Amino acid sequence: MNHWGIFTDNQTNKKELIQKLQNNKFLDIINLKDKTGKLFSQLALRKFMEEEEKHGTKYISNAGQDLKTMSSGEQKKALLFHILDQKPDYILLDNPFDNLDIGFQSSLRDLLIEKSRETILVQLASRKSDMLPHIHNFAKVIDGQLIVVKETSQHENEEMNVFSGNIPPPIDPIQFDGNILISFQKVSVSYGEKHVLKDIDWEVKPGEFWQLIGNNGTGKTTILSMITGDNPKAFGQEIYLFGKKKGSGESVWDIKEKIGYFSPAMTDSFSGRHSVENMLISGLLDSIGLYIKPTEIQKRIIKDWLLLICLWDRRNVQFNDLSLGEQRLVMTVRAMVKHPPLLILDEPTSGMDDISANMLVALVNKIAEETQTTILFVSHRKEPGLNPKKILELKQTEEGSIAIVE
Ligand SMILES: Nc1ncnc2c1ncn2[C@@H]1O[C@H](COP(=O)(O)OP(=O)(O)OP(=O)(O)O)[C@@H](O)[C@H]1O
Repeated sequence: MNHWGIFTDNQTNKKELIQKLQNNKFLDIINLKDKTGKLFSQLALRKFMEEEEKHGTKYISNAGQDLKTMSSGEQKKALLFHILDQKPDYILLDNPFDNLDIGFQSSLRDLLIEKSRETILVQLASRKSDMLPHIHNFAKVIDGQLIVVKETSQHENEEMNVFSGNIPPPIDPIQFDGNILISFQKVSVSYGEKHVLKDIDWEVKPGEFWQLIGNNGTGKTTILSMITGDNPKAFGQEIYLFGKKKGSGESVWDIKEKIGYFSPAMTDSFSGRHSVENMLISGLLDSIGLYIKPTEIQKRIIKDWLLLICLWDRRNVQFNDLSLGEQRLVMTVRAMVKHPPLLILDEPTSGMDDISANMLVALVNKIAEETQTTILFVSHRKEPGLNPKKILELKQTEEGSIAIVE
C-alpha cells in the first residue's frame, strides 16, 4: 500500500486541496483513480451535523445521541467508526489527532496502522509529530501544486516568535476586587443516566494561569459553559463567579463583561468582511461590526496590539483573508483587549501548525506574565512551552468525572 503524508500549514487552502485529491487532480503523484474514498475531517462532521438537523436522522451515531450534543472527541470517534464500517479503498485524514485525548490518539494510531494493510491512507498533517509512522511518501502544497518532499524538509526553519514590546494596558480596567474568581463546591452534572461531573470542588484566584485537561467527554466544555452562563445545569448548584452565587440575580451581561472568550468555532462564524483593525476595535466596543467611531485612544491601543503581534502592516487586510494562525492570534487579542478579569481559551491551538501554535502559546504566556488577567487554557495536548501554574484534570469514573488539582 502506498500511503501519503501531506504537510499543510496555516497558509494551505485545505478545502481546495481536499477537493483536488478527491477529484484525482494529482494523478502523477497520488493516484486514487477508480477508488472509493472517505473523508475524515471537521468538514465532514459539520456536514453530518447539518444533515441531522435538517432531517432529524442520526446518520453516524448508533448510540442514539445527537452528534451536536457529543463532545468533540466523541464526534470524531463516531465518524471514524462510521467510515471504517464502509470499508473504503482510501481514507483522507485531515489532522486526525486534533481534539483527541492522548489515550484515544494512541488507539487511533494503532487502528490506522492496522487498517493501512487494506486501506490507502492519505494524511494531511499540520504538525510533524502527528504523521503516522508507517507513512514514507511525503508531499506539500506550493502555489497550488503538490510537490514531493523529504520528511526532513518540513518545519526545519521552526523558530519561536519573540514579541517585541509589552502587552498594551487596558483603557478602562474592569474592576474585580475579590479574592476568589471562581468557586465550585461539590458540583455534579448528569444528562439522564449519563453522569458527567461528580462533586467538583475547584477554586480559582485572581491572576492564576490554569490549564484544564481531561480525556474526551470528561466534561471540560461542560465546566466552561457553566462559567460563561450558557448551561442551565449550573443553576441550583454551589457555583460562585466573581464573588456572586450563580443564579442570584446577576445578569448575563454582568458575567460576560468580565470574561474574554475564544474558541476556534468562533472564527468560523465570522463570515462578514471586516478589516483586522476593525475586528480588534470592535472587541473594545463589544460588537462585531464597527458602528461607533472609535476614539483616538482606542485606535492607539489597537495599534500597539497589532505592532506586538506583527500585524500592523496588515491592519487593512480582511480578517477572513488572514492565515488560520494569524486569525487565532487576532481572536486571542480580541478576547484580551479589555483586560477582562478572566480569559478563557478553549482548545485555541487545534488545527494549527507547529510554528503558529508556538506563537499563540508564546502570546498566552506573555499575557499571563504581564497582566492581572486569570487564564483558563483548555487543551488536550501538552502544549510545548505553555507555562500554566496550575492544572485541573478531569478523570472519568462511573459516577462522573472527578477533579484532580496539581
Ligand atoms: N445535551 C446533552 N445530552 C446528552 N449528553 C450530553 C449533552 N451535552 C453533553 N453531553 C455529554 O456530556 C459529556 C461531557 O461533554 P463535554 O463536551 O463537556 O466533554 P469535553 O471534556 O469537553 O470533551 P472533548 O474533549 O471531547 O471536547 C459527553 O459525554 C457528552 O456526550
